[in-house]
Amino acid sequence: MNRSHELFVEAQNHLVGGVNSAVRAFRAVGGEPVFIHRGEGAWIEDVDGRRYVDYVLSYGPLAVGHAHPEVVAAVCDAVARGLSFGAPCELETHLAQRIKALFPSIDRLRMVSSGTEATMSALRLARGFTGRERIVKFQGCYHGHVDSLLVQAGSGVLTLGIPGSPGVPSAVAQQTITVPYNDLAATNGVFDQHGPEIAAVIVEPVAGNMNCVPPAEGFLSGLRRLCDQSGALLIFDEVMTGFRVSLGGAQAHYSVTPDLTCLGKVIGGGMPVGALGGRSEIMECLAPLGPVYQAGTLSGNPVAMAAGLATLDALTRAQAFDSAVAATRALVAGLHERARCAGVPFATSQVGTMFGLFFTEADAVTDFQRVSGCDVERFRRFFHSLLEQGVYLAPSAFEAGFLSTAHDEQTLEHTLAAAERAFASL
Ligand SMILES: Cc1ncc(COP(=O)(O)O)c(C=O)c1O
Ligand SMILES: N[C@H](C=O)CCC(=O)O
Repeated sequence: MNRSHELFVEAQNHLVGGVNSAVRAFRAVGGEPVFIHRGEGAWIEDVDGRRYVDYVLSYGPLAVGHAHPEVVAAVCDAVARGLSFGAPCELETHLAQRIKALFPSIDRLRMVSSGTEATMSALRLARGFTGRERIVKFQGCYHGHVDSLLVQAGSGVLTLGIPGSPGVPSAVAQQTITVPYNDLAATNGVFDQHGPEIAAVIVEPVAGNMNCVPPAEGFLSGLRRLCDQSGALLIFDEVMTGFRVSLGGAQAHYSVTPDLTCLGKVIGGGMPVGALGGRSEIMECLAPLGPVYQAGTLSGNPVAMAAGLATLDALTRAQAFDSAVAATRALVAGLHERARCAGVPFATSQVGTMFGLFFTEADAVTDFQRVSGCDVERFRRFFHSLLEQGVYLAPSAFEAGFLSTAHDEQTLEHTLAAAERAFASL
């Protein structure tokens, strides 16, 4: 018996499955979730006092690590002045200015309270702007639990093997056309058939919800071209990739400009935030300037804005982001080397501060089909071995991993030593 177990037993009496987000439940790896008591820098500590190097970072938001002193101070300062006003506050404009400086494709933003709200509102806006209804999405991409985007989705939908989208009206699901990720020819075919009906293509420009799968050369620019030719909007869901693939997101890294960008995670520094942004002519279709309705009681929440601003301040300070990228590269190279020495078939991916680990014979994994073919059982054993040794990965073979500016040499050494033992035991 340990405290995590006791808490999980009790939680299951009150919360569905004992959790408030499906991926946390350890269903795919077996065993029970550890309950986290506190975090500091790159480390988290569970309720039984065990410490772990954290590569989940709340699924991405904590780009400068847990409880960064400047973020904590900014949040405390904001809290002391009131938690929410339902009226404009100056910090909303500051965060918008900060985001715009790094994302030149964005003229105007709307803050919301989650990534799901951002993608949901972006779709409504795209439909309102174009007067069209159909949406193109890619297999294995996850854009939050928006009805029309749960079709062939990644993340928990993939982890738990949920087949389609129970609860989503078929009329809604039919408006979504899914295409294999990185398959430009198939996307072309969809546009040949349905071009004039397509309101938007939404894509994770680096797929981070079916493990971590970078875009193939020419894929994103090909999507841009197809959207331009047909009048559809290109939506980059940068909820995960924003401030991770590069400080200007995937759009800066791959030099492809979307019409709309969805953000979340890092811009809230661990508080519930999302945003959508894009060119003025599109964004100004939103209420109160235009007819497409969008609203939120807690949108632009001052505490969340303060956390986001302090996070971006710390992340954009000289060398901070570049060092975190270098650490991510070193981690992935180190893992690769240890797998090779242990004779374990293994591939990796890395873009910015995101990474993926694949138990596969293939050299690289480029789409949903290949991700689905990876050895999930081996991942399960690797995951538990690392957990026992104080390294926390996402409890699923279909989630990306993340580093922060707080991951230093010591955390990497600890991780690689644990990984060496884990590979040897597989
Ligand atoms: C790419 C992407 N889009 C959207 C979302 C939805 O964000 P949230 O969980 O904040 O609703 C997520 C994560 O869940 C995500 O990874
Ligand atoms: N993969 C998801 C988002 O990125 C994980 C977060 C969640 O759904 O709890």
